[in-house]
Amino acid sequence: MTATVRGGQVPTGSVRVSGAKNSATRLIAAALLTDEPVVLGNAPTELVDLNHKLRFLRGMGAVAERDSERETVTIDASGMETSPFTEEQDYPIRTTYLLVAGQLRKTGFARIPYPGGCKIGSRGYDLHVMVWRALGCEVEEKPDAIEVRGNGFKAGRIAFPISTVGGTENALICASVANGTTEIVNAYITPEIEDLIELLTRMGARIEVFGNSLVKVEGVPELSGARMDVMPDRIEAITWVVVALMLGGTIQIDNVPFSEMEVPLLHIEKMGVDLFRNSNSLWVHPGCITGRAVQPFELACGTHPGIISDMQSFYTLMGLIADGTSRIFDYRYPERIAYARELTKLTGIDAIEAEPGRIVTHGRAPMKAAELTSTDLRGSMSLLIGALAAEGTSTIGAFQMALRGYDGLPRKLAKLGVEIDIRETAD
Ligand SMILES: CC(=O)N[C@H]1[C@@H](OP(=O)(O)OP(=O)(O)OC[C@H]2O[C@@H](n3ccc(=O)[nH]c3=O)[C@H](O)[C@@H]2O)O[C@H](CO)[C@@H](O)[C@@H]1O
Ligand SMILES: C=C(OP(=O)(O)O)C(=O)O
Repeated sequence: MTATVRGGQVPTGSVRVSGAKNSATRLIAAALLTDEPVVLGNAPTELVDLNHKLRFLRGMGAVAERDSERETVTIDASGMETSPFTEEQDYPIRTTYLLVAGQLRKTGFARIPYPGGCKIGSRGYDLHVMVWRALGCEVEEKPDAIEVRGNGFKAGRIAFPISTVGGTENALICASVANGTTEIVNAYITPEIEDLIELLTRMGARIEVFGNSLVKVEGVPELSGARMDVMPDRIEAITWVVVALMLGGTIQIDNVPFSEMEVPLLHIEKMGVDLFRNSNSLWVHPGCITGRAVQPFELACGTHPGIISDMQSFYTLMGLIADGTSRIFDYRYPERIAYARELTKLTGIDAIEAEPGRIVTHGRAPMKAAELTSTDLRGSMSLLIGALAAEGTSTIGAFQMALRGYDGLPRKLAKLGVEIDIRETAD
């Protein structure tokens, strides 16, 4: 898929942040733990990743319906069989491992494709194998699939050596239906994981969080149906802030999850940007930049409540409009720099230095159109913003990567008066 993007377009109007990709795609997996319907509101129904997962669920015999007008997704796993996955099926999503619990619950056997997702450096899955084994299952790593066998899950103790989003999610989902009480040590509780805990709790799971990293889960054999709204996407919200600042646009951003993104917004404010807000919305316009330009900055991506790695590329863009040299460090995914090298096709090589774990920008270089290739989801979105800021018409290959994580992107851009042409191509 290739996007053709005319630079110099100035977005104006309002945009509503959709339900979070990194919550909704997890909640759908949790919905497989019951034979009653689970209804998610504020669901990002046009999101490519979400639709891949719904396709996977349907392949297993579950009912997975979406209603784009009402922004709902309904899952009914009562008719679910196991195990649909064959090598010919293509599920290019990261969180395949979260589908094990739902399958195992039905027949004691689960077969899932290896986790996919963005190629942003090493992304192991050994901690998931550890979770299944700690809960009494046998795990086999076949050439094209992971197979898990077990007569349900038996409670255990799971101690994570690092902060892991996926591991914590998997442990919570499996432990919710395990026989007995599971202790999860060094759990990593992000806002999206709080969403997952909320849904599981509404389904009848007994989950207790002590401090910010110890979780006890008393397993319940029969969970029930539930209804819940997906939290708004904090990464999307930051993206629109940067779209407005970089392109000189005037945008009202609605449905902003302020309390989940205080630190990322604080960093923007420290750059000399006054953000106007009420309880749900932000207004960003050229007058928000208090001085002659955005001030240069230094920051490190890390764990929540800080700036998470998925937001990194948008701070690189802020560096490109800052008045001087800025530095961004990311040791979680040091290889997440390929997009920054791609951005130099717009800025010239002197404007961005990218080496593993560290990006240095020298701001305010003139930007000229180029032929670009997406390297990862957030990187693809940052290429789009860069191309809109550049003089001339750029193309962005593999643009399907951006659509993986931005619900209704072409529609939202059109509403802001920004036209991009997206065509199917061979990539
Ligand atoms: C803690 C963290 O920053 N997590 C990020 C990670 O989540 P994601 O859930 O993909 O990854 P985890 O949080 O589980 O993993 C964090 C790190 O641990 C390693 N690991 C993970 C699981 C495993 O079984 N073995 C293993 O070695 C990974 O290679 C990675 O370097 O990428 C997502 C997509 O960019 C981000 O939204 C998350 O914020
Ligand atoms: C890298 C991301 O997603 P995934 O883990 O699905 O690849 C992301 O959301 O930026």
